[in-house]
Amino acid sequence: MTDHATPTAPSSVQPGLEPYDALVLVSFGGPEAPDQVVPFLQNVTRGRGIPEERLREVGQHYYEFGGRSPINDQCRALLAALRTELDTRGLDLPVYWGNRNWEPYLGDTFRQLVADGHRRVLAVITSAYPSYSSCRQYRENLWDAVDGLEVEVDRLRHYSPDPGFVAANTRAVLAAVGELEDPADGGGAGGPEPARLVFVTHSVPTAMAEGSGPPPRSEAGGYVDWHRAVADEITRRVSAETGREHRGDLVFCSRSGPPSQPWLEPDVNDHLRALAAEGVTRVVLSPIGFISDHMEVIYDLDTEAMETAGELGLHCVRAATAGTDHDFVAGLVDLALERAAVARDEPVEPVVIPGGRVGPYRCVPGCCPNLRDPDRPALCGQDSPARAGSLRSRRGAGRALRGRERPE
Ligand SMILES: CC1=C(CCC(=O)O)c2cc3nc(cc4[nH]c(cc5[nH]c(cc1n2)c(C)c5CCC(=O)O)c(CCC(=O)O)c4C)C(CCC(=O)O)=C3C
Ligand SMILES: [Fe+2]
Repeated sequence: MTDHATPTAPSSVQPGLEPYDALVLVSFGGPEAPDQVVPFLQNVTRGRGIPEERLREVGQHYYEFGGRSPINDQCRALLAALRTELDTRGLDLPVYWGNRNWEPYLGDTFRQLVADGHRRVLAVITSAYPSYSSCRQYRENLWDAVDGLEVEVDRLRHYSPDPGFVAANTRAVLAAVGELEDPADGGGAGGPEPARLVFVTHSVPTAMAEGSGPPPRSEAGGYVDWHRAVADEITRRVSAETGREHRGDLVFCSRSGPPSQPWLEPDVNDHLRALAAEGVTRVVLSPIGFISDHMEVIYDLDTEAMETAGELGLHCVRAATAGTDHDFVAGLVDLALERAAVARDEPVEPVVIPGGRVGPYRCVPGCCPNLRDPDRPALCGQDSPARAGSLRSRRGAGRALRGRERPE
């Protein structure tokens, strides 16, 4: 496919990101005022069987922060950082923003960008790992958002193993270790033991975890495997930097389903109790499952887990999330350039951390399945149905199966 490589594109399109004519940041969304909390929660949980009790509890977390989720402001900050990085590289295509569960809604965003003349868009999803909740569900919402519109959407491959994302998190963990090792805190380089690194991500039902990610995957599934790869690499890098043998654990937060349903464990609070019982005194919490300080981070970690740590007498510091760290943002732009080269059928040399995997440019058939509604259509998959009137259906569906678009 060379039609996009010829210089016939509008002058606003820089060669680097051809064939794309716009980027779109795709996020979860969150309420920004108290009267938005209940409608937001209804959007998130419609048909998902979350107990009433849990919903009231989570609503309370939002009210404690003035009814305002931090996530939208973090998206605005990321949009600004992406703009700066794109400008620095002379890439002047526009960056839009749409959410799954709150304004600006993805559907409105896509109607706008199509009205503005865009036809081929690259999505940056604010979730770094494969699983139904963190990947396919976004792709299903993208499918709905483009309904009736003549626009094609591709996405970045999963970026958790990207050197930029891992560098940002490693730096944050080192800073947190530095705080703990401050002799004023009873630690110091000669302290009793190197700080324990506790990596935290969002729990999901084990049934969801097991089918997540492209094969091959462990019994635990790709969601866990991909987190372990990041946790292990950060642990190695931090140990190399401090000259001490840190141990790193992967734990979970924000469980929500009914108690009868198994979710990934251990819960971060239970794990802190186990560590205290083992005699551990110093802990760094690193929320590698979140790219910015979402409600799960500021409530479930900074409020709840910190309270648990306090009761246990643990010295505990929460490491920063990637946020707008320059390495992270530059890594996203590198991945956008890589994805554009793939779309142009040019060779690419993907880079990932040791132990990490190069995710598929289009999700492989059946990965991260929707267990409730297996046939629900989703965009950006090798098994995405052809869309009536879309550019891709006219060019032929065979494109989705080309060799270089298979995983790895
Ligand atoms: C894997 C994962 C991510 C990480 C990937 C990603 O970033 O997408 C994530 C992110 C987020 N989850 C968020 C909020 C919520 N998630 C809920 C419920 C659920 N999450 C799940 C999984 C995940 N969720 C699951 C399996 C459920 C059960 C219901 C279902 O099967 O779908 C509920 C319902 C109440 C509750 O039960 O907690 C809320 C309010 C917010 C916004 C935070 C803010 O406002 O800052 C964000 C970024
Ligand atoms: Fe969630």
